[in-house]
Amino acid sequence: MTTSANGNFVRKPFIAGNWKMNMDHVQGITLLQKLAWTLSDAKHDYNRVEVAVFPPFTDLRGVQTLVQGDELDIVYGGQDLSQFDSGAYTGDISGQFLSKLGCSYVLVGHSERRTIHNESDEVLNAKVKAAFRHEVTPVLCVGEGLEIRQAGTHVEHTLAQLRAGVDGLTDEQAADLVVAYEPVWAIGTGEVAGPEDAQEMCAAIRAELAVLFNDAVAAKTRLLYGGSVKANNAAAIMAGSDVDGLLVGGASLDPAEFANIVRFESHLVTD
Ligand SMILES: O=C(CO)COP(=O)(O)O
Repeated sequence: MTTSANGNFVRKPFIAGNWKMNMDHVQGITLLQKLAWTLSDAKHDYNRVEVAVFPPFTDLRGVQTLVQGDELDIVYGGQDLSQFDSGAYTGDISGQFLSKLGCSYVLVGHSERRTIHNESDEVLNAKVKAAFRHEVTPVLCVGEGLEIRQAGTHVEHTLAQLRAGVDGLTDEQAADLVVAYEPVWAIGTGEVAGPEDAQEMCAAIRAELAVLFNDAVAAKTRLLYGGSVKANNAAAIMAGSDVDGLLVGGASLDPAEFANIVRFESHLVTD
């Protein structure tokens, strides 16, 4: 199976922008509006390539209002959620609240949550389950740091994170799940894992899902790559047969650049 401009993807490509802790609620609306206009001018077909943004929590109500009011096809999600549903958890956000705000997705276990907030595999597994409980699709982030990459144990390390994250899921949930491979050494550094590295890991993740669940599940789960993705490398990374999408940080804050990443297929034609 090869990717091509004819759209013979097995799974629907998914291009997501993680805004991280950037864009207040006013700036966020402007960014989303510009993105929607740029994609509309380019006649982007959302049925071909799904587009998602992950704004800070404080932006979500505004994003919902804009998406509903302008009938945008862009979907959105939270950058984290609590493993609990409600109660005395100061500062945390329930999946229930995200669901109520129309979030389709939620990031779980981004490397910045794992490292800065010390989120363990057990907690992240509980967050994945919490997301499903509230009918928000989790995007489980996995990936190795530089030392592990240099030691050559990156596949093992990443698959261990995957196994812990998906523990106890049903086949149906595993098929719906999105997994994002983000090598920590490639995040915000300008270092991009080569397209072959992205494909190698995504193939390993898919093979592991087949073992943990079954082939039909593994064939459905969408796998993303993230780490210094730009418009000029998006098409090459997406050419990997197991790579179904991109999780974009810095470049998603520039609407023109992000729109060009969304339109990676047009680069396949012209490059
Ligand atoms: O962490 C990322 C997306 O979640 C990647 O960030 P950059 O695209 O800025 O490297």
